[in-house]
Amino acid sequence: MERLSLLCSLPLDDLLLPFVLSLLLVFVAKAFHYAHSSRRVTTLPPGPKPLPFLGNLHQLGRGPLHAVLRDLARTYGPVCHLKAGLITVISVTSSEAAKEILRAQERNFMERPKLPIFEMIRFDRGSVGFNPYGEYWRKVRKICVMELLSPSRVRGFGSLRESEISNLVESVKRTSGLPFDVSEMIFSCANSVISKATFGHNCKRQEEFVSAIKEQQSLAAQFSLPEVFPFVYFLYHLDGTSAKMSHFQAVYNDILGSVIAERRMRAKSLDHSSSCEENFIDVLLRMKESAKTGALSINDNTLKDIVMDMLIAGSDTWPTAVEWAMSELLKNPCVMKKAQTEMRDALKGKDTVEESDLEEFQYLKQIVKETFRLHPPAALLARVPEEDCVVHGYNIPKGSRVLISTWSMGRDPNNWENPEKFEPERNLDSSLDLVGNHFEILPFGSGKRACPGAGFAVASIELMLANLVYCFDWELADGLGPDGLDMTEAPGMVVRRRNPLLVVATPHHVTA
Ligand code: HEM
Repeated sequence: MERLSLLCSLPLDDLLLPFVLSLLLVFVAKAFHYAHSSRRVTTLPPGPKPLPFLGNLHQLGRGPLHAVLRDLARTYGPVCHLKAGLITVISVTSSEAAKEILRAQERNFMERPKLPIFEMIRFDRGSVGFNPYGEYWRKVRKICVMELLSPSRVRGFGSLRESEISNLVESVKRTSGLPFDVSEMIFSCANSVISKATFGHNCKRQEEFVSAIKEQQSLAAQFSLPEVFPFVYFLYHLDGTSAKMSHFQAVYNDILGSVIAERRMRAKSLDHSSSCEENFIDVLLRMKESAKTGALSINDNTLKDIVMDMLIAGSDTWPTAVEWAMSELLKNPCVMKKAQTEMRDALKGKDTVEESDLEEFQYLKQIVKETFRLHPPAALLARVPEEDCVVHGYNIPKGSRVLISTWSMGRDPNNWENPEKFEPERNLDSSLDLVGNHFEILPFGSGKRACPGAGFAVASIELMLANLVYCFDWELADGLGPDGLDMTEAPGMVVRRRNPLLVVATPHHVTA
């Protein structure tokens, strides 16, 4: 009794530390148990074929996860069983197994894993990317596919792309033959395109918004214990993650709130006959007002969630592809030369490449495809089976995290000759498309949950790459030869170069 009253008289701060320490102790003991029992314990029921269990992810070597998984597959086969903390991870690296999951058993694999960092910035019920498969997801997805990212909307953004990319060309010209970081310029231009497609041209706080997204993305890319040990979720509160996320959400809320109010006022004062100048927020507001949302009631918070999806999914992904394409062209000067000849012969007298020119440039399109084969920005697709099932002869438990490696499929010698070689010519007579019909190359995923932004992305990549290649002659900075270019990848949800691409650009003088 005496001890109890003593305890009650202690200030709360004095109790907090021992409490947290004892929780941490429990956690460390559990983690230790998992790390050391991993090679003995497999939680999977015995399947038609024994599924190789390879231990805990953290024990499996260094480097980006997709590369580690591909190396394991070389020894243990295309479907492997691992653990990440408490989570059962199934790694899938062959096109056949991916096809079975994404096509034959698609309905069972429609879920994505829940990522706490993204849950924390939700305004309402969330949007497309991380929502569970169901009625709500179907309705929001329909809005994305039919309205925001439809082929006609993507074409409507053509003049925005042309004007932002012509600013990029001017910025490169201003480097006046001095070395510079082209990665930074590519990403900054891409951020401008996606923010203007979302907010319109007049958002004064666009840069603040983009930098909050960047910071949030880099936090999301870091390993966090609660993601794999959900019982230590409280660590997010202790290490400041929750506070940071609340801060980001407040920034997004403030900026989106004022843009929505401004666009609402503007829409009232305009007639709606022309929709080609509409940005994503305008489209959603118009649908909301005219109740055209397919029985989905959109409030301002739903609208913010949808817009956040566009900004997050559309800001890092496509410039990453341009960055890798430029790296491969600098590493393969003959390919660069051939692409320049194709464009310069056709466009004699023009200063820049316009969208309407792109159809002619078949070699450029093959370069883009080859870049997606070797460097899919989303190297791993993550899906969660709702029911126990058998894939490729192996039992896969419901609720596990299935990682499908698009990166491995693009480099699989069973699918490609000389897979590590950048060779756009291999695609000239090939019927493989990029939108999920062929499992040898799968940059945008496949099926009902495939990327709805593929059209927007490819149009943007082709135009940016065409202008960079057409308007300049390129060399690596510091006199580095093509063989000296470091192609190391950084870890992360979107796989970028580890180091920025440093170059020298000489403007190509157009002869009419
Ligand atoms: C090169 C650029 C891009 C790549 C490589 C890419 C790749 C992907 C991949 C692999 C997925 C998951 C597919 C699956 O699980 O089968 C995805 C989903 C998604 N992407 Fe993209 N994406 C790109 C650009 C964009 C853009 C520009 C937008 C929008 C402006 C966008 C919006 C989305 C959305 C909303 C989803 C979630 C779809 C759902 O869960 O139903 N993406 N993307």
